[in-house]
Parts: sequence; structure tokens; C-alpha cells
Amino acid sequence: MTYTSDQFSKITIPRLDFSNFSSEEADSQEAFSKDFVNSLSRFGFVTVINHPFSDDEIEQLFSWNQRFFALSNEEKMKAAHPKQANPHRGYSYVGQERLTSALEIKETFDQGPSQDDIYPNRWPPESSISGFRSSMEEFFDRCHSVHIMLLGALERGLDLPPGFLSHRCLNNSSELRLNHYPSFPASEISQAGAKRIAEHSDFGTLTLLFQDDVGGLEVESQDRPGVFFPVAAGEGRITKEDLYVPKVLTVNAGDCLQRWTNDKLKSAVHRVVLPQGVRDDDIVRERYSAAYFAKPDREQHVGSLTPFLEKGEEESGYERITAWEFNQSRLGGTY
Ligand SMILES: O=C(O)CCC(=O)C(=O)O
Ligand SMILES: [Fe+2]
Repeated sequence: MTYTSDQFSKITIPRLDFSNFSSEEADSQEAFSKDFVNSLSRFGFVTVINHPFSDDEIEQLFSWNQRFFALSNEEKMKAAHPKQANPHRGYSYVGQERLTSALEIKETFDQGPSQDDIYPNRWPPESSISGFRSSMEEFFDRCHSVHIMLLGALERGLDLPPGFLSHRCLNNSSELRLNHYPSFPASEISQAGAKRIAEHSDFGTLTLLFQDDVGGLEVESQDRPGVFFPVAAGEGRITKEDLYVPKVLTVNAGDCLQRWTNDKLKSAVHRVVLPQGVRDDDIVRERYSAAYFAKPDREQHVGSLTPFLEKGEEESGYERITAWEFNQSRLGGTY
């Protein structure tokens, strides 16, 4: 597949106001829920303002993100990601993970649930970055509660009974990833075919994505396969206000949600490339982001759920493998 960017596309990812859902007004809640479903069904992505995270929480998250990656390599390697990929934990240096054959100019720090004894987290020593672990653990739990709220909106928008999706995600086995894309000469990208992050879809239910204002995130069009357009694109260039954290939360559907809903909600392919307007002789600004990959409980199946299958077609749709088996099969080959 050849991929092209359509940076000036008029496709606009809908921007929803979460305060409509958190209000007591049934009509506003209903409208938010329907719009949320429609956007994930049409684009696989949505952006949300007035979301439940406070400015302070997000600013702190970005501050930890910057402080962690500013540590020396030696310090970061004290939290090194284990050799095998499953599941992601700890620090990965530039080039360690490849989603395709392209070099990816990014370093990452992955964290799972603090109560996971089978796959424990890998923290840098407290003496290197005091307070990092406790803040990140707290933020992880906040993301879990926002994930459950958003599943509530999907249940409503999809006319499902309350808890129909969320009860499959209560023993949190999600992952939180800090991304740092270092600064580099733009010519390296055009000559070497490197990317910040190559084309991929996320594996879980929903991804809560926090971006800074550098830009470069693009999503593949559902109508024109192979054509990518910027997330938060308006009638032309992205403005700082389109992206600026902490105001805007980007949410996208992952493969498990696509499977459960038998393709009604789309796990769209996305990537991070050069921001718009960058020329070959520019030095590209560094970029920070954080992604909470919300996932179903490991023992839950990720086959198509009955309400999304035609009557008498219960055997059709996606196979009922467990979320754990699915996650492992998707991770293999990326490391
Ligand atoms: O950095 C971004 O904006 C996107 C990152 C992403 O897609 C991922 O980590 O899966
Ligand atoms: Fe992603």
C-alpha cells in the first residue's frame, strides 16, 4: 500500500463537548453519546473538550513526560523494557520498536496497572526522578475511570444496556505510554523514509491521547484507503488551539472495540509524520504525547457481541479469542 497525505483535506474530525454528557440533561447526554458513536463509526477518531481531566493534571503529565526523557540514557536504562514485547513495560530507546520496516524516531515509557504481579512495571529509581512513580500511578487510575465513563457514553449511543461494555473492562489491564519524538533534521525523514510513528491501529477499546501543539498526527480516511489527513484538521492548517493540551483530548477506537461492534466502530490506521509546513532544511521540533491504551480484561473475549450480529448469524463476525490472546498476537513482530 502506498500512503499519501492530504494535509489540506476538508475532512474535520468532530469536536465534542463532554460537559453535555456530564450534565444532568438527558437530551444533552443523548446527543453527546450519539455524536460520539457517529464519529468513531465514520472516522475512528474524535476530539473532546471540557473532558474530565483538569488542566493541572495534564500539565503535570507533560511535565513528568519531559522530565523522564531528559534523564541520562544510563538512568532511563535502569527502567529498560524487557527483551520480549509482552506486554509493554518500561523504557524503549529510539529504534527499539518498529511497527513496520520504517525506522521510528521515538522513545517511549510504558506502564501497566500497579497491581499486575505477573508483568510488573519497570520504574526508574526514586532517587533519579522523585515522585514520578506515584504521580503516574495516580494518573493511570484516573484514565481508567475516564475510560469507563466513555464506555458508558458508547453504551448509550449504541442503545446497549448500561455496563454492557464497561463490565468487560473492570480488572484494568490497560497501558499508559509516554512518547518522546526527538528533534531531528527534516531531510532525514525524506531521505531515509523514517517516521515519528509508522502506520498502525491501536489494539484495545479506546485510546485517550494527549498531544502537545507540534502536530503531525494523521488518520487514514475510511472512504479513501491509503489517504491520510491530519487529526483536528479544519479548513486548512491546524492551529495551535486545535491541538493545545490540556484543552483537547483526542480519543480513538482500537481493534477490540471494532471487533466487539463487528466493524460498526472503526479502529482507524494512524501515524505521526512531519508537521504541516515543514521544509527539508528545517530542524523539526521535538514532540511529546501520552496515550492511554484502554483494554478489555485479559480473560474477556473479543469476538463480535450479539447485538452487532444479525439474528441467526451468531457464528459469524470476529472469533471469540480472549483479549489476552489477541493482544499477544498483535504485539508479536513489533519488537
Ligand atoms: O503521538 C501521537 O500522537 C500518537 C501516538 C500513537 O499513535 C501511539 O502511541 O499509538
Ligand atoms: Fe496509536
